[in-house]
Amino acid sequence: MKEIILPTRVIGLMSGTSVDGIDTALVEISGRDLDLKVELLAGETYPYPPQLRTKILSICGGEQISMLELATIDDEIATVFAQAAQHIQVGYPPATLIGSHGQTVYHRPTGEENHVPLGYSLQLGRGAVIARLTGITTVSNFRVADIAVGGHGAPLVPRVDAFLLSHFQEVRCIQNIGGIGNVTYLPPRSDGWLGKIMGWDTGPGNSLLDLAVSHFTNGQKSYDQNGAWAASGSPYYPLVKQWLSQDYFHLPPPKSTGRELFGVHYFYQCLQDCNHYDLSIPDVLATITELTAASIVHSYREFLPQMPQQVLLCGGGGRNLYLKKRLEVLLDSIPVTTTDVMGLSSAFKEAIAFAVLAYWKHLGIPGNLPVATGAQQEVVLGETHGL
Ligand SMILES: Nc1ncnc2c1ncn2[C@@H]1O[C@H](COP(=O)(O)OP(=O)(O)OP(=O)(O)O)[C@@H](O)[C@H]1O
Ligand SMILES: CC(=O)N[C@H]1[C@@H]2OC[C@@H](O2)[C@@H](O)[C@@H]1O[C@H](C)C(=O)O
Repeated sequence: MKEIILPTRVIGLMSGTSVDGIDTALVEISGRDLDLKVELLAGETYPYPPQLRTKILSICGGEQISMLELATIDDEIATVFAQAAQHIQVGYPPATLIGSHGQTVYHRPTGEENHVPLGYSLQLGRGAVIARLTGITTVSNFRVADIAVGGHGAPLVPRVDAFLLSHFQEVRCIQNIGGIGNVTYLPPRSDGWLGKIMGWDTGPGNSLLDLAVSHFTNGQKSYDQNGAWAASGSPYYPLVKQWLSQDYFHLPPPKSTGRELFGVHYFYQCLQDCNHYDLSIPDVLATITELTAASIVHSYREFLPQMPQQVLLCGGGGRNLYLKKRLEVLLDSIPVTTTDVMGLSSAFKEAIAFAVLAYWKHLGIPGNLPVATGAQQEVVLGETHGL
């Protein structure tokens, strides 16, 4: 029988709902599930060219575009993703596989509230172009197979979290805070633990805060570095309570969301509410930050079978010290740290996850967790584009 040669050096490419740039990870992967091992050789975030970022944010905000513009932007995104893959490899033997998430520009989850039989999720930056430009087999379009079996197509990282971050005794929550926040609840590894994992999108991560900072600085700044600006204000709790009464926060998981809900229109509504109470700019930022922290903790208390013994943060929001402090306070003394302490880069975990999903695709291993996405079954994720 012909020997199957497994790809081990894989590049993961991801741009999330913050649309800040292409998180790129070059990793060495071995094992399959409980023996899965990932070594990060290089990680870099390559910022989008400013005009491309502005265009993507505008499309995410509902701008109508022609088919020609869609095709053009699809391939512009693929081109910068391919460049990211080429740059990350400099000084290393070439990778054998790329897993590219692409750029989400539209996400309509399945669910009775949307009256649609199947969800719809569109990631631009087609894999065929990335494969062609890099000369490396590329797996992309990870969300569609899960959606086809009734899932949300998100979040997809929980299965990777399960094999890289679960513990034999400890209950853990892995909390990603990107543009949108999402959690993976990991019970201790024991009989049936995989089926007891939970995962869902908690709501806004940094998306509203980034919009606020950009608004108050006339576009000069795109985020609140280390949370320093919000830390100089105080949250206005009646507003946080009012915002938390919104339907999304009370929907039971599985559930997913995006900038369609927690995007520019939502931000202007928040701003209007803040103006009604005459809040200062630092107080607006502190109140919006509090919504992120409170929506995360509120969802744990409402939906988890038990509170975690430890929360491990990842994504850019983990670097917002004020947000981290607010999480610690709201979680009563549950320790909040980052996945870095477990040896997994918090900045590149999502990019690493899409490298692992591509590797699993190559091995024919399912990538979704039906408990997290709501799919009817486990499925192998992604479409492979060769040369
Ligand atoms: N030093 C920092 N202080 C505060 N916030 C930061 C810092 N660095 C990054 N961020 C925040 O993190 C965001 C980027 O996070 P990340 O790259 O995880 O998002 P993403 O991958 O686009 O999102 P998603 O997980 O929703 O797909 C920035 O937009 C910013 O708000
Ligand atoms: C449709 C989409 O792109 N969803 C993202 C987004 O960003 C965070 C959250 O919303 C999560 O559900 C998902 O990304 C991660 C990588 C996931 O699928 O696990």
